[in-house]
Amino acid sequence: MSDPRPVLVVNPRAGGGRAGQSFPAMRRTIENALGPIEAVFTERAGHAIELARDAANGGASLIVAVGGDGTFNEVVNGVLAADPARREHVAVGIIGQGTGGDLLRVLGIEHRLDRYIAAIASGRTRKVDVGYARYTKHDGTRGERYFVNILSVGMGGLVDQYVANASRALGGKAAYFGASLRALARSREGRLRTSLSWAGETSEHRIASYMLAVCNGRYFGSGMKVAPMAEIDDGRFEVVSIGGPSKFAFAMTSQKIYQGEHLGKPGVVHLPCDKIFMDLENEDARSVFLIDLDGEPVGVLPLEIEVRPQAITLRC
Ligand SMILES: Nc1ncnc2c1ncn2[C@@H]1O[C@H](COP(=O)(O)OP(=O)(O)OP(=O)(O)O)[C@@H](O)[C@H]1O
Repeated sequence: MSDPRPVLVVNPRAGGGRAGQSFPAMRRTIENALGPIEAVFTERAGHAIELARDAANGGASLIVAVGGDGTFNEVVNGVLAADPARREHVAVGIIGQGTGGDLLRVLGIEHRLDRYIAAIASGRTRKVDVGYARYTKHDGTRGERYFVNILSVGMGGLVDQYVANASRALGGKAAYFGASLRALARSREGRLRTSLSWAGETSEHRIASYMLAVCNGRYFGSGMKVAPMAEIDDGRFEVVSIGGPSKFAFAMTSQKIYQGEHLGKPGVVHLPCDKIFMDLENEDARSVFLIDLDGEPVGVLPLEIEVRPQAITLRC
């Protein structure tokens, strides 16, 4: 039996709506290179999870996310929600059309259509780890979701909320910068109680933090190199927390993240883990200490995360 057609899951709203506008022209280029494809379009947030799950259960062996980091995250969650007998035969590709582009930085993919197509056509695959997170949703019920790149708590989640409301026309860095200033004004220090496992040993840590990131990949926040040592396929997460005596000190240290020069600075904690539980000791921070999961605001603490080594196959 010949290979089924690649399924492209397209988020027309990604990149401030540019993905929807450019897809018809892009489709001709893609089909010239790859042959006939099947394109399905998201109609709402979360829809790419269902579309990717259904495509995987329906026999697709290659599912390509056309959108930003959020769309890619949803496609990965859809594949991991598919029938276990099916999902191991599915590879996930990417055609980046987003605003921030952190996943592209993590995977070292240049933002050019010909490069995306060449990577997909090459047939090269790569297995990467994902994080499995269980948290509290904003409506108080428990939620669960996989992440591929970074889950952060604290300021990152607040920034997400402001970015989601900002004009995406501003573009990546400008949108994040404006959102970061507003988030900084509202943020509070979280006094975190964490239980962290690494290589069979569990340890308890109290960490005072404005932002703590559990990193599979290296970049978040549109180019901030928060975990320069992170490898996406090594079965381990890097926990990086940034605190400080004041918001001003935190903001100064945060500026160093773009170059990855924050590690070793006062108030910065770095620990490896393959599993982590965390909750807040100070209730006054709970409503502003938000979870950012691959760039999406999903909920609040308490939170548990564990690594699922090599759980997804990428075609990139
Ligand atoms: N048809 C749709 N209408 C409205 N929102 C959608 C639709 N399809 C997907 N979404 C949501 O759009 C959000 C943004 O998508 P995505 O992250 O792919 O693009 P982006 O924000 O431009 O890129 P990046 O996250 O890389 O900056 C996601 O939360 C996703 O769930």
